This record gives sequence, structure tokens and C-alpha cells, in this order.
Amino acid sequence: MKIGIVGAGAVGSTAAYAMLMRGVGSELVLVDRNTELAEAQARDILHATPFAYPARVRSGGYGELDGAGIVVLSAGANQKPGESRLDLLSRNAAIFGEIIPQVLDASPDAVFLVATNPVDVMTQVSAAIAAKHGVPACRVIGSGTILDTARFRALLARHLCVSPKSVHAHVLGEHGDSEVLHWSTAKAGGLPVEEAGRQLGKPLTDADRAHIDDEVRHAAAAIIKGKGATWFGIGAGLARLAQMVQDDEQALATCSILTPEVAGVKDVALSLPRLVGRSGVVATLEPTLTGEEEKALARSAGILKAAFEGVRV
Ligand SMILES: NC(=O)C1=CN([C@@H]2O[C@H](COP(=O)(O)OP(=O)(O)OC[C@H]3O[C@@H](n4cnc5c(N)ncnc54)[C@H](O)[C@@H]3O)[C@@H](O)[C@H]2O)C=CC1
Ligand SMILES: CC(=O)C(=O)O
Repeated sequence: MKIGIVGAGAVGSTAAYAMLMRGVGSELVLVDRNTELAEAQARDILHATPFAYPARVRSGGYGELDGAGIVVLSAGANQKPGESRLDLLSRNAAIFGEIIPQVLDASPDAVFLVATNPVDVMTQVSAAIAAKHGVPACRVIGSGTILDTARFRALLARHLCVSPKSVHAHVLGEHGDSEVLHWSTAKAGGLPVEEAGRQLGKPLTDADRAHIDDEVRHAAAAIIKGKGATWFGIGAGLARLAQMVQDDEQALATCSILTPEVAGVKDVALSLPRLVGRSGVVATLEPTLTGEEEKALARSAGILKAAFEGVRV
């Protein structure tokens, strides 16, 4: 499958590299307004092919996204220390207003994977533009909390000393400060994580839970303080989403699409557990929430809805 990546900076290039290392995509086309950067990234990634999979990797213009099955959207500004994701909205909405129509002209049948922040609002912005070209919302998928869910699983796994693949736990709502760690259904080995921790001699105290919540919620800020941006986690997450689409996996991931109603808030893009396949998101699971989780999800949805309403699309 041909996969386009628009925005060949840290996130886009790492996504392309992660796809190559997983064997996702037979042709990867990197597009960026900085054509020299796109060309350099494509060359560098091409040189990894003998160690990975034989994909064709190159840079190109929008016209070369013709026939792509997936297009990753990772162009735009990233956060500087002290900025929130929502602070990027007006700058990145203007950039998307310029790039999305060009992408849609070249590859109207693709599944679009949005990474640019604030990713939920950018997903809704993209879906609104795409709808004018007849593209259904299920084909405009934001990476949403796929990264936060990965962070949650990784930290729980570290605490319990088990593989992250054995931990099933989701982060819902905004990819951002109001996100909701869905503790009430978090499981390891089929047991609630608290019970698994007790049996494994690694009890999860309230202080442990608060520490994990804080580390997940504030991961981006901490990493940005240390190295200026984040790219490995999201690169791997985007490659995994692309694989679900390419292989029509019907796999579950927490990701963001425009959703008719969530916790009483109508028409908002945010993350819930969703089934992903060749045609995009094919179904959404409605999570079982405690009263407190429901309230937190409603708050998160409200923040995102208000942010979208402040953008001119
Ligand atoms: N969804 C998530 O979980 C995550 C999202 N991000 C977001 O991804 C986005 C990209 O971040 P980085 O790769 O670190 O930034 P970067 O600055 O390394 O790359 C951004 C690229 O976009 C390109 N670009 C800007 N305007 C463009 C336009 N009009 N047309 C084509 N290309 C354009 C730039 O030339 C640059 O190469 C940011 O919004 C960042 O916040 C970053 C990490 C995680
Ligand atoms: C930057 C960002 O959104 C993250 O690493 O979560």
C-alpha cells in the first residue's frame, strides 16, 4: 500500500521509520513545505530498508500522493516548553486549511491519520473540510489517546513487572490535559490491576495511582522540557494504526473521530475504544464508566467542543 506522510519533521519521519521497521506500506512518500528536509528524511529512511522491509521511500509533492491508501498528517507547529496543545490550535488550523484540500485532491479515497496537535480538534477540523469533499468521518482518524494509552500501559507494566502487552488499560477523551485514565476497567492477566498487583506482590496504592496518572498526563511536558519534542511513542503509534488499516485488522485502539454524542456532548472528536480496519473506524465501543469517570469524560468532551467552536473552518 502507498502511504503518504505530510509533515516530515520529527513525528512524520519517525512514523515513516516505524512503518518501515514493521513492514507497513510498500511505498512511503514524504511531503513537506521544506522540500530539502523531506528529501533528506526519505533518503535516510531508504537506507534502513536492507535491515527492514523492501519499501520504496521517497519525497514528493502533493500530486505524488495519488492512489495512497493512507495519508498521515503531521505538519505544523509543535509545543514549546510551557505551551499546551490547545495553544497551537489557530496556527495549525490555518496550516490544515492549506494542506487538507491538496491532500484530498490527490488521494480522496485514503484513510487519513491525523497527528498534529491539538489532535482531537485538528481531527474535527480535518473531518469538516473532508466532509465537503464527500469523505465520511470514519476515514479521518486522530491518533488521539493511542499514545496516552500506551504510556498508561507501559507505566502500569513497569509497576507490576509484567509485559506491557499483558496490561489492558485505556485513556479516553482528549489527548491532553483533561484526558481520563480509565482505571475502573484497567486489567492485567484478566484481573483488575489492583488485584493483579496484590497477587504479584506489587500493590497499587493511591499514591502509586496518583503518580502514574501524573506521569501519563504530563508526559509530553516532561519530555519536551528534556529534548524539545516527542516523537518515538507517537511514531510507533501511527505505524500501528497504519498497520490496522492496511491489514484490515478490526483491531481495537483508543483513537479520535468525530462522534455524534459522548457523555451528553454532541458532535465532538475525542478518543474512545474503536475498531480500526481498511475503511477506517468501523465501530466504537461505549466504555462502562464510574460516575466520576463519566463526569471527567463530559468535561473533556466539553473542552474539545468549545475549542472546535472557536475555529473558523
Ligand atoms: N498526536 C500526538 O500524540 C503527537 C502530536 N505531535 C504533534 O505533531 C506535530 C508535528 O510535530 P513535530 O514533528 O515535532 O514538528 P516538526 O517541526 O519537527 O515538524 C513539522 C513539519 O511540518 C512542516 N510544515 C509546517 N507547515 C507546513 C505546511 N503548510 N505544509 C507542509 N509542511 C508543513 C514543517 O516544515 C516541519 O517539517 C505538532 O503539532 C506536534 O504537537 C507531537 C507528538 C505527539
Ligand atoms: C506532544 C504530544 O502531544 C505528546 O507527546 O503527547
